[in-house]
Amino acid sequence: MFDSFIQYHYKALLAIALIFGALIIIFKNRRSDRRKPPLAPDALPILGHSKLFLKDLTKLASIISNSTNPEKFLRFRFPFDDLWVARGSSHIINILSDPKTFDFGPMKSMVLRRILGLLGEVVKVANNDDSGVGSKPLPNTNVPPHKRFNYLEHKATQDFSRPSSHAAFVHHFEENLYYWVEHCEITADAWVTFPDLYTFTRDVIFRTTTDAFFGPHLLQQNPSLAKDIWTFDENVPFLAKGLPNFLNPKAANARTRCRQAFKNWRDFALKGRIPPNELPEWNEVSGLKCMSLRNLVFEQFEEWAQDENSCAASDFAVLFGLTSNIVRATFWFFLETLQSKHDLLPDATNEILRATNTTNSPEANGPPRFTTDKLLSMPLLQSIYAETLRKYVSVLMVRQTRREAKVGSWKIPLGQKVPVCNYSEHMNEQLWNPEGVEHETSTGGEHPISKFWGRRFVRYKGAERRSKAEDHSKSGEQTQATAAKFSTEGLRHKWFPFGFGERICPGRQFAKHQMLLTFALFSRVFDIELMVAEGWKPGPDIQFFGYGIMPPEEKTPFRIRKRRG
Ligand code: HEM
Repeated sequence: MFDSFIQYHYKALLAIALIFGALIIIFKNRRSDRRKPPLAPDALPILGHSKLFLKDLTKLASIISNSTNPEKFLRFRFPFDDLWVARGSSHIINILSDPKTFDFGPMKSMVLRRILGLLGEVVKVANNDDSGVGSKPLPNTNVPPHKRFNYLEHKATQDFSRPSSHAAFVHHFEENLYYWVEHCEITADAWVTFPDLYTFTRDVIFRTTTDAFFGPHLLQQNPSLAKDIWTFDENVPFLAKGLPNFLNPKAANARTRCRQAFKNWRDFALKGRIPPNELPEWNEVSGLKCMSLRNLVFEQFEEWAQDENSCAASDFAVLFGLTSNIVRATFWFFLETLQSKHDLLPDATNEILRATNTTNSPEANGPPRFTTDKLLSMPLLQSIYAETLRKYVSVLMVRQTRREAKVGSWKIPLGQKVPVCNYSEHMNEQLWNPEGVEHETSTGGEHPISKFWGRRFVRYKGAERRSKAEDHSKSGEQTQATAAKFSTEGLRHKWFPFGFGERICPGRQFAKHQMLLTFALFSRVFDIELMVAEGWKPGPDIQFFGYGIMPPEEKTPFRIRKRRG
């Protein structure tokens, strides 16, 4: 009889159980909410902010950056978890510069499992190592020195930012870029039209940078990698959600092909070729030393050594980290400067001319060479670069408490995820224009942060004011170059496109060098005309909010030809 009661009323019982479960979640949340930061707007019952994170990223971006009190945490709720997004310099400094308390581990684990698709023992090796990435292990760890996987892998990867390795890297990048410019099919005889400036810059930067880092064989042996990596790149937001592959087979298939390309390359380039102690900074077969050093670390850990798929996927992640952000940033740099024909472009061109090396060109008729130090220290070019990153970057840097912590007046429980997002500070009007956008201030009062302003980071010495210099440039006179200075002084905690603290991006020097050199060389060698209305710009594709520099959401057609002489 009891059985038949259940049989006839199971739907009603199920509904009651669900309502009960939901009520328990609601009451539990309400009770513990009292000691938590204020809830961000737009939370739904039970689902919390899931919809906002999955579907309404424009609104999420605006909630994160709008705040009358930027020193507050903002809490986003999910059915089984909370995120406390930290804002304001003191909270952010506290979190990003204290790896003893705020752990990067969960972020790494998410990247390994969801984005790279790694499973099993190799992930455990990284997860079980709680000793951090500093040369000194974190307190309370029992991991012996030779088992510190995260530290050893981190150290080997970062080898590319060592000064002599960096020099080898930029040297090969420059040579590749010059080779491309000299041998491309664009001539001075006729304009060539391209459908999209983004894919154009992407293809040039990807090849020249990849060959410089890994040597030329990776792309020669695996020509489809140049296509597969961008399919993967477009699908990173999907993969990061950890949804089943069958919902988007394209994403997982592209990832598998990229991994296979790296398996081929590793077999050819890393296996027993050059003894590690004889490795030069760069060699034709395996590129920069760091890839071989990483391989030595994999060989030291049985779980990794026996899992070639995982080693290949991890190496592929280096290529992805190397190229994804710089490609997007270079596109925005080009677009913003070219669209500012009467203001930024003439002054930027003037700086490029001043940094052109007139004495030391290897070939009399070859493309111009530049004095690197001079080019990289030009005030306006640096300011355009800094403003490009300010406006278009959004990285959600997730950390999790290793123990109970105190930040400001908040007690943060053990295991709490506390992300920091550079977009929240880069796009906070109050931080950049505290006196309001109607008043002109030395930090750019009349230039709201929603608008690109290429001179935001230029300071003018003495009494000479930015506005005066701007008026000069508008009326055709040259800005007093000696008076102008690029500065991010005092901005450290509201401008941090590369993060900071222990995990600061090791590719930041290369990113700047690559962007400025590419723009300088292209603007000396080519005429480039955007084929869009004056002032038109695509918006950033907000689907990529949280994952780095956002790509454009529309195409920008343009035409290009070589300059005569
Ligand atoms: C405009 C370009 C770039 C931007 C905006 C950028 C941004 C960032 C940020 C914000 C982080 C820190 C993440 C965190 O703290 O959670 C990071 C880490 C990292 N970036 Fe970049 N990046 C750029 C270019 C590059 C380049 C060219 C490379 C070269 C390989 C690179 C390699 C890395 C690596 C390996 C890490 C991890 C560092 C670690 O584990 O400690 N990035 N990047």
